[in-house]
Formats: sequence, C-alpha cells, structure tokens
Amino acid sequence: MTAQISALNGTAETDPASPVTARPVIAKPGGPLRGTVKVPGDKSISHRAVMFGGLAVGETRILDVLTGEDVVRTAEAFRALGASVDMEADGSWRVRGVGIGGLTEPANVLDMGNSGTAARLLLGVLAGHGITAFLTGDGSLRKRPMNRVTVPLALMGAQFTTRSGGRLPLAITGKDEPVPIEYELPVASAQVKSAVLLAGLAARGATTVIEPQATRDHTERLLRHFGATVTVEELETGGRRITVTGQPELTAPKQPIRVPADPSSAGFPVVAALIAEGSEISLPSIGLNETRTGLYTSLQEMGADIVIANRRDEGGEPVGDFTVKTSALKGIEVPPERAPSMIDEYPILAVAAAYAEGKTVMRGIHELRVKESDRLAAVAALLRENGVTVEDGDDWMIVHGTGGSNGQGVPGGGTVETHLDHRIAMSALVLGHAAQNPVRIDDGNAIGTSFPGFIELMNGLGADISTD
Ligand SMILES: O=C(O)C1=C[C@@H](OP(=O)(O)O)[C@@H](O)[C@H](O)C1
Ligand SMILES: C=C(OP(=O)(O)O)C(=O)O
Repeated sequence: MTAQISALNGTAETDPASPVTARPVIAKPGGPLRGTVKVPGDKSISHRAVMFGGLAVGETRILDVLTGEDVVRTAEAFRALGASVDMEADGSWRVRGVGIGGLTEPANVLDMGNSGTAARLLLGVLAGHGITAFLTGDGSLRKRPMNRVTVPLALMGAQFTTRSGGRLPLAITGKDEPVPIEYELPVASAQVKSAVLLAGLAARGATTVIEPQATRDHTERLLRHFGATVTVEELETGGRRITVTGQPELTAPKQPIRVPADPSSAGFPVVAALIAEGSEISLPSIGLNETRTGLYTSLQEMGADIVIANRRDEGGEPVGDFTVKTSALKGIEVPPERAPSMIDEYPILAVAAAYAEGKTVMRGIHELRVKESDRLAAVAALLRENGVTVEDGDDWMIVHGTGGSNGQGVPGGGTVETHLDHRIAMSALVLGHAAQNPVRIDDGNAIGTSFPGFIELMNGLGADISTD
C-alpha cells in the first residue's frame, strides 16, 4: 500500500507549486479488437467498501478493489483518521475499522486528489464526528462544487469554512451526534445522497433522503451488508425515499466483499469493439446494477451487438458476462430520465454516436458541467477537433454521426485537451482507434484515477496506443 501510494504521488497534480509533467498519448488507427479482458473493480463500490470497513467493528476483507488513485485517496484518508487499510500480497485489501464515531483528528490536510466521490462521501462521514479536518484536492477537484454537500450537512450541525463558491480547500468540524434530517435532493446525485446517509449513521433517530430520480444505490446495499437498517420506498415519480436508522453497530462482513468489474470503465473497450471493424471481445463479471446500466441500454437501442450471459449475484450486486461484436450503429434520442444511470458514460456514448448513422440527441445533462471537467464542453471540443459535427447548449448535445467505422467515418487527426479528466482522455483514445488519422491527448495521467492499465488492456486487444 505504502509503495503504491508513493508511486501515485508522482502522478497527482495536487500541489500547484510542483505540477506533474503532462504525458501526451496517441491512439493510432488500428484493426479489429479481439480477446477477453478483466476490467478493474467498480470505483463507487470500492470507495464505499473501504469507507464502511473503516467505520465497522472488525476486519473487512475486500477482493478486486479498484487500485486506481481515487480509491487510494480514500484509503489514505481513512488511515490518517485512524483506521487501518492494507493491501495483501494476493491483491486483496484488509480494513480494520474503528466503529461509528471512532475516527480521530487527522494531523494533516486530507488530499482527495481528483475524486469527487472520496471528498463528498468523506465529508458525510466527518459530519458525524466531533473533530476538525481540512480537505483539499487537485486542480480539477478544487473547481468542483462542495456546497451541494455542505448545505445539508450544515443542517445536521456540521460547520464549514470553504473557499469562495463552496469549493476546496475547506475545513469541517463535525458533531458526535448530528441532527437527523429529512432532505430532498435538489440534484440527482448519489454522492449527496450518500453524504447525508453517512452523517445519519451517527445521528440519534432516522435520517431520510428523498431523491427525485433513482441514482446509484451502492451505499444503501452495502450499508445493509454491514448490518445497518436502510429502508427504500419507490415513489410514483420514479424517485426514492431512503431512510437510515442512526447509531447501528456496523460489523465487518464474515465473507470477503467481491467488487464487480466497473460497468463505467467497461464502456471504453465495449465502444472500441463496437466501432472497430471485425472485433469480438469478452468481458466477464461486469456490474449490472440497474442504476448503472443506462449506457448499455442506449447502445443496444443504437443496434449494438452486446450479449449479456450468466447473470448472477456477487456480493449483493448483479453481474454478468459480456460478449461484444462490431455493429452498425444508428443515432438515437437518449431519454433525459436515463441520465443518472449513465451519468459518467456520456463522453463514451458520444464517441459511439460519432460513428453511428444519423444523429444522437442527449438532453438533461447539465450535471456533466460539474464533473472532473465541464464534460459537455470537453466532449463537444473533443469531437469537433476530430472533424465530427456537434451542436450543444446549456444542458444538451446533439452528435451528428458519420455513419462509418473502421477508418471510414471520423477524420481524427486532432489533439484533445483532457482537463485532468480520465473519461475525456479514454474517450478520445477510443475515438482515435477507429478514426482515419491518429488522435492525440495532451495528458494521459488522469487515466490512472479510475482505470489503471487501460492502455495495456487496449493494446492487448489489438489497439495501438502509446506515449507520444
Ligand atoms: O456516488 C458515486 O460513487 C458517484 C456518483 C456520481 O456523481 P454524482 O453524485 O455527482 O452524480 C458519479 O458521477 C461518480 O463518478 C460516482
Ligand atoms: C465523476 C466521476 O468521479 P468523481 O465524481 O468521483 O470524481 C467519474 O468517475 O466520472
């Protein structure tokens, strides 16, 4: 763990006084992709497994944890707060928790790197501890809004001093016994929902979150797995009302938690195979939680040949094995209510749309503007830079498909600005694999936040991606 973290210190652009050297990467047009690949563990579930392990009594063992930098930041923060997190020789992680309310004041600033999930969920945890902590992040995270969590957590009694606009760095002083609240989310956000529920763990009584649209429910599932009482009521509006009973005894599960492969990360090789002529790839054990699978529903509506077999349950989450073959895609209209189930997948869907016949319309995607970059602007720029026609507005984007795969459709030849955003970086490289000309990205460092080994995995399937 320690070795891994010091290696990561070389890639995080956190300290403006010593910026990390950019690593340009190029994807050259390539042939068919073939083979079977193991996609890294789910980022959302990995963060939560480490955090809940850190809050539980006993030792939690976690298998197939994502070792991307985002999750390492969560692990580092929990160590600084008194839990122990160790990586074993076999790759599994062991977390020894301190019990709810048992975290202790960190001696230094907690650096959450590039990770919105790490920062926002941790603020929820800290709101339930009567200690003071200081949080910061990299150049991307310091631009992202934290007031979406500080507002409800302040209602529960936590105190904050933030930079202007509610941004990091910030100081939080929590409460040993926060006030239980009922909170209706102003935006569909699993991070905000989770922050309030995690603060609610320390409260006396019931804390309720009402979400207008269902968002990823890994917090609810995994908290139950650790012994908490969480009730979920489906609302007629399509939303949910979620209640956690405070001050449970969180207990480390007897069996190890196996983290499914990340359906968001899988999107990159899947789309690459769909658009590169003559491809056929297999991806085992991909997470199929219905709050996460909007990309695959959309791709199948576009005509994608994605077969999902052997559906089963692993560690409280549904998974299945994917087989993907090159497909002639057609443009679709993505229903806005699907957005929460594919919120991180619009960049790679836009790449698929660039190779489809006809236009793909995406609406209700304003949230893309507050991710690691302004993804709506970054995706539009990525495609235009490579000869694809895009229209965009405040919360919508229309991609005019070129209708051609295998070097027929997208001209390519551009250099894409990634803005410290892993998903923009990987989307651009996938676009380049099937384009007429190479596609460059200005910096590939961010890829390691969610998908360590992405370039090697793609090259193992037959791509030609290298440092430029
Ligand atoms: O809760 C989570 O693990 C996440 C929630 C989503 O963010 P929002 O809650 O901001 O939509 C998503 O974009 C992020 O990658 C992971
Ligand atoms: C938005 C993302 O993550 P986070 O909010 O955790 O930085 C993402 O992984 O696409």
